[in-house]
Amino acid sequence: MNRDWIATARTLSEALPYLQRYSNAVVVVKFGGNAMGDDKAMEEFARDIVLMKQVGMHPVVCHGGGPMINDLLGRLGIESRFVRGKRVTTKETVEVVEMVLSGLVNKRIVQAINDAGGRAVGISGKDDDMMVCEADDPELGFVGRPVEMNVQIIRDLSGAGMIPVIAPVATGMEDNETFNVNGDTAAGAIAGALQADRLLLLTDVAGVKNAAGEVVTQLSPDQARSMIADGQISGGMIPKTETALKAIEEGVRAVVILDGRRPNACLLELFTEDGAGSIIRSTEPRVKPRGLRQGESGL
Ligand SMILES: Nc1ncnc2c1ncn2[C@@H]1O[C@H](COP(=O)(O)OP(=O)(O)O)[C@@H](O)[C@H]1O
Ligand SMILES: CC(=O)N[C@@H](CCC(=O)OP(=O)(O)O)C(=O)O
Repeated sequence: MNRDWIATARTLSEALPYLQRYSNAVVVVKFGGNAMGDDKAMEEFARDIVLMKQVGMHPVVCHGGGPMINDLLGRLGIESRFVRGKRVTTKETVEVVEMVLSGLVNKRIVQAINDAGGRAVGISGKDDDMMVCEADDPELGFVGRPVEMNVQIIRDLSGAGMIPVIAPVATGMEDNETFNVNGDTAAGAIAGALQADRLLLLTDVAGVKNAAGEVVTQLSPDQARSMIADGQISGGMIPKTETALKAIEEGVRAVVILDGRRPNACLLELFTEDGAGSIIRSTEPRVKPRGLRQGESGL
């Protein structure tokens, strides 16, 4: 027998406890623009998501697309400016943000998942008023902070065998404004509202690094907070870590920040003993155990 096949069979066998553990688990995956890479990387990501669905999990994809927005804004002669990792968004910018995220990026991911044999449906926070926002900070303009979540549409799509793919664009509470929501913030709010078992934040670094540049594989919320306070965590990693902390407070079991450019990043995290990246989870004992046992519905 060919050695490769023996290795494949062993890998599948070793994955059994994880497949059982995650049966019915709700896993929100944030696919950052920097993690997207080329068509091959997109294809691999899509295969991971379809495999997760195939083995009985409920993957929900929420994506970013910052570099793609920068690109189109640049071509239109509009400068990109960020404050604490979030884009300063004018009325003019928000139109471009919606075109890029709800159009180009969302449909690219939907198409990749469908090509891999899944049934992806692309929506944004606007659909069914799933995510309603208010202005996050006057300095940022049309950047939204989710204040009301109606995630039944996600449950309905997922329960019917589909894979929701969500663009982080949302409606405002007043005047029907359009808000640009940071992709991490949106994914965290969705994971919190779904009481997800895992939130995976896919980015372009191996995980949260300390001052020496080493990846910290396990972080408590207190450690993460002090790394933001002392500047070890900066830029785009700030909204990511803040999202993780908030999601855990809202009841998400664990949040993992990992390199989405690594082949099979999601599978490595979910189905191997060592996992991947940095895992942040509460040190508090859970009030009510929930979710991961076989036969129990995660939705
Ligand atoms: N402590 C840290 N550990 C890892 N990355 C960090 C840290 N502090 C800042 N960063 C930066 O955060 C970036 C990830 O954020 P961002 O570029 O917004 O990702 P994405 O587009 O995937 O959401 C990394 O590429 C890195 O430059
Ligand atoms: C408010 C805010 O910053 N919104 C982000 C939305 C896209 C995003 O989050 O993209 P990445 O995940 O690829 O960084 C932006 O305009 O770039």
